[in-house]
Amino acid sequence: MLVTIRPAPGGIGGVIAAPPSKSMAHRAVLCAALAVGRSHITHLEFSKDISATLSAAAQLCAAVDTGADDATVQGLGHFLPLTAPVDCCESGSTLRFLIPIASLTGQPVTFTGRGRLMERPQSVYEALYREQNLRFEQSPAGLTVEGALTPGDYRLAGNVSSQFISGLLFALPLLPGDSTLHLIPPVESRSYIDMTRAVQAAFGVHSRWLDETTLLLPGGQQYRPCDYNVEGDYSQAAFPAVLGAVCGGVTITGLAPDTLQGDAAILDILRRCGAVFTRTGDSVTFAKAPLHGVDIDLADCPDLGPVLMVLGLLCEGTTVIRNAQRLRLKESDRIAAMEAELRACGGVLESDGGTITVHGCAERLHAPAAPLHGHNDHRVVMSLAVLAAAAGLPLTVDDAEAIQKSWPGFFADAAPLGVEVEDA
Ligand SMILES: O=C(O)C1=C[C@@H](OP(=O)(O)O)[C@@H](O)[C@H](O)C1
Ligand SMILES: C=C(OP(=O)(O)O)C(=O)O
Repeated sequence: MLVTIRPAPGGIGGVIAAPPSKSMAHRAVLCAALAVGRSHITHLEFSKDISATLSAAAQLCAAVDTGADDATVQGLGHFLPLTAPVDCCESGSTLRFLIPIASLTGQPVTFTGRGRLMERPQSVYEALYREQNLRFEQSPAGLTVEGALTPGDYRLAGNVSSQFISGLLFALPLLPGDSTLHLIPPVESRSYIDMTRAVQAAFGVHSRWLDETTLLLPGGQQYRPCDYNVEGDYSQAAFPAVLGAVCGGVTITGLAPDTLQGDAAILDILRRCGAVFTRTGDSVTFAKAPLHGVDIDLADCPDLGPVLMVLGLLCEGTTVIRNAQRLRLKESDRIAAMEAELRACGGVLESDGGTITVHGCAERLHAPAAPLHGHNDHRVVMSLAVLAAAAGLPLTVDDAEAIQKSWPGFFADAAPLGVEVEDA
């Protein structure tokens, strides 16, 4: 889908609600599916990723009944015989959270995916499965695992993806013995590990840090059903937040002040850049202010990367984004994708491995003659939409349907802010 995005003639300003947290919703659905009994999950958005997790839960071990923005998930207490592969669509979370759960089912489980999913690394699991002599077969067509994981000591890299650690956290406590995860430092996306633990705790499953890199997962635990309300999503709120910091007049609702989401760091980052905003309860309101570049560590908040690259172009001076290497392993190589598209608009930026340097150049930016590419990546498309609206450029972008992966209502929700989107 090719769209042209531009600010409305009346300019930018208005109120937008943060959509439900995708990361928390994945976790709540899986914990509910593993519990025996009925859980009610409220404040859900049926993005492609969350729909993939709900379908997989229904295929594996739960009866799922969806409403307009909620779902009842009835964990059955046993795994169902599988007659078809589990389709994870393009969701890395769905696939990596489910692999260890599949090993509890006592049957071979094949996962399929789309887009770049099957090219994203699974090496951390592959090594663990090989150590335990379990089947782990990956090809571009799919990934099959078979055999039961055993409780015990696991050593795994802490910096490829926290989703491997979350996956083990979901499954290992259901085994009869205790397990220990020894994470090889550096441990990145740590907040996502703690988010998994917090959602599990709401469903009655507990683990604890023994030290900075060691997690103890007591065995013999059971998930208990729970009514769970999903928080607003700071990763998504980052898009209107950057727009608000640049243009002013934007209020974002539904942002819990007391959150485990690492991407809440967007507010601290913007404040350091000079952004002016006030918080009233769950709402944050931005006023227009001059912004300057800062040094940003992305190790714990990788999903902020693309929109922070846009922010850097609109700040005075230089923005340096460090520890961003994992951006290369997402729905696209987000560093290369954003560099290409921002340069096409006159942006000045460079990268060296995991370090991105962005030079403030608001006055040089222009709308290119040819359409920009969305790289089939929701965060690339949404970041380019923020650039169009914040810099006042009519930008034509392809692959706009990629927003369905995480925020299907993004364009409709951004319209009241003065972000105009039309088919090109
Ligand atoms: O656990 C999660 O919900 C996520 C973890 C992060 O991945 P990595 O730990 O692979 O960086 C993040 O990028 C992803 O969008 C969601
Ligand atoms: C990388 C993302 O998700 P996942 O890893 O679950 O595909 C994302 O939402 O940006």
